[in-house]
Amino acid sequence: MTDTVLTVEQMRATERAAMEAGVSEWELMQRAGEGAAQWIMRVAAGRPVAVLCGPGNNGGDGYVIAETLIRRGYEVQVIAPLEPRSETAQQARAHYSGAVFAATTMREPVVIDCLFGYGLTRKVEGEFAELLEQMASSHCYKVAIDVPSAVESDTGSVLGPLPDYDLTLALGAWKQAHGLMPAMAAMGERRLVPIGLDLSGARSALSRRPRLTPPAPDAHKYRRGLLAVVAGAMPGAPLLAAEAAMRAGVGYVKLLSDHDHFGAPADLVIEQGKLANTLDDERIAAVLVGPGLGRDDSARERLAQAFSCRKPGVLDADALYLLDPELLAQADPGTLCVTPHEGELQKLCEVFGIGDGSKLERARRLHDVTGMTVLAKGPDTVLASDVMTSFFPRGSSWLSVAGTGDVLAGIVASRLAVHGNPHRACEEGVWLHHEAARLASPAFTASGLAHAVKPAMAALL
Ligand SMILES: NC(=O)C1=CN([C@@H]2O[C@H](COP(=O)(O)OP(=O)(O)OC[C@H]3O[C@@H](n4cnc5c(N)ncnc54)[C@H](OP(=O)(O)O)[C@@H]3O)[C@@H](O)[C@H]2O)[C@@H](O)CC1
Ligand SMILES: [K+]
Repeated sequence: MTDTVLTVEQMRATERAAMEAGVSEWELMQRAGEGAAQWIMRVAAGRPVAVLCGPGNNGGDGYVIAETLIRRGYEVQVIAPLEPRSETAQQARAHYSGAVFAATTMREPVVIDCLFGYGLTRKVEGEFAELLEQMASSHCYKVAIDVPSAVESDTGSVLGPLPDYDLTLALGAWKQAHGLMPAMAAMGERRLVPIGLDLSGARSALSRRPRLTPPAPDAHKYRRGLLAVVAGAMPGAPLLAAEAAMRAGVGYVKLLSDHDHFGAPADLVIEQGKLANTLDDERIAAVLVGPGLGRDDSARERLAQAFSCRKPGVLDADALYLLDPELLAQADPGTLCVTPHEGELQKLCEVFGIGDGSKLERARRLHDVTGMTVLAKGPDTVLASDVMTSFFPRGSSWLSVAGTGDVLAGIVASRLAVHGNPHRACEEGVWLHHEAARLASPAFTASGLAHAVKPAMAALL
């Protein structure tokens, strides 16, 4: 799978398996270095190139890249503060026919960072840090090989100077850092250089832009999905979620609310009255509960009633503060999506006895412990389910405004009502949300975002 994401441990195991199957480390390095050089030649377009080489195999890739460029007639300078330590990198160094400088001022318009890859184990200091600082302050075109050298591959955390790269070339498979902040923000365009590894059986991937489908030829409003949005104490948030849901593919949205929604569109059906009665409708395909629900006893009662109809559901906002093992026991967790931001994720982790860890680790544990599909949203969104773990490209930073979470919940619930698949609904939800933000930017409000879900749908059809 070309979108596969591997941890360092999985990467090393996969490379070992390739070697046991008869492909040498040298051959893998050739494939990686030559593949990366193809991309570099496209962006360098004949201009001189500097390659920064570290002591490990990431540096080894650098020597292969440099030699490939020299053979294509490029003017190349390698800067390597230390001689290679690994055997394969030494072999690459020996095959490199150009000059190597221990330290020099880099004046080339294109600079390739091969100081450290997934073998980074500690803070980047001394001459390595100085080179990265020099690169950061230069106006050159910046390429990171595998990962930016100051980035820890499994966590995306930053252990030294981090230039703003134009291009990051992942080797063999994506690493978790390619989908995690703060690393992801500095990577520029991200591309994969395949090196022939067997990636079957992997359980994590970068999410691929989905292709949505129009309604079936024989569709009618119920077959396209009836979504019930359960409102509560506050009228605004569920209305916003319902407005987004109406534009994300579902055939019918009902807002179950006792408020007077004077500004609501005429095409949104609002039902007042006893929730148990309004939810007692076999045609309901999915339920959204949480935005504007409130956190008191009557909100808890409404959440319990939403569970009692045992339909696929999306829980967001206040529902995530109310949820506990006792309430969840009344639901079918395999059909539920939760869409927590960091604060809500922390609350859920406390209640379900999940200890500390990165956002990714906690999202996975929460899924393992509860069985729910967990969409941990934020600048780096991760999705944990029994299908796999998915990472996403970065969305617009304009999404950092009140109400965008309600819009996301509405979109995910709409998609869930359309097809009933929690993982797919969350993936489609994130892509539609990002696309809507792109179309509505800059400085949109949440209601502007909800309206932009319609052109976002058109873009993903
Ligand atoms: N294996 C394969 O088949 C293939 C692997 N490939 C490539 O290999 C890369 C991984 O290679 P790698 O494991 O050699 O690690 P790498 O990232 O080069 O660094 C390790 C070296 O750096 C050192 N070091 C670490 N941190 C440091 C610090 N802060 N400051 C100073 N030194 C530090 C560390 O020293 P040590 O910790 O041992 O003292 C060691 O010497 C991978 O990202 C990809 O590019 C491709 O060619 C495809 C085939
Ligand atoms: K690197």
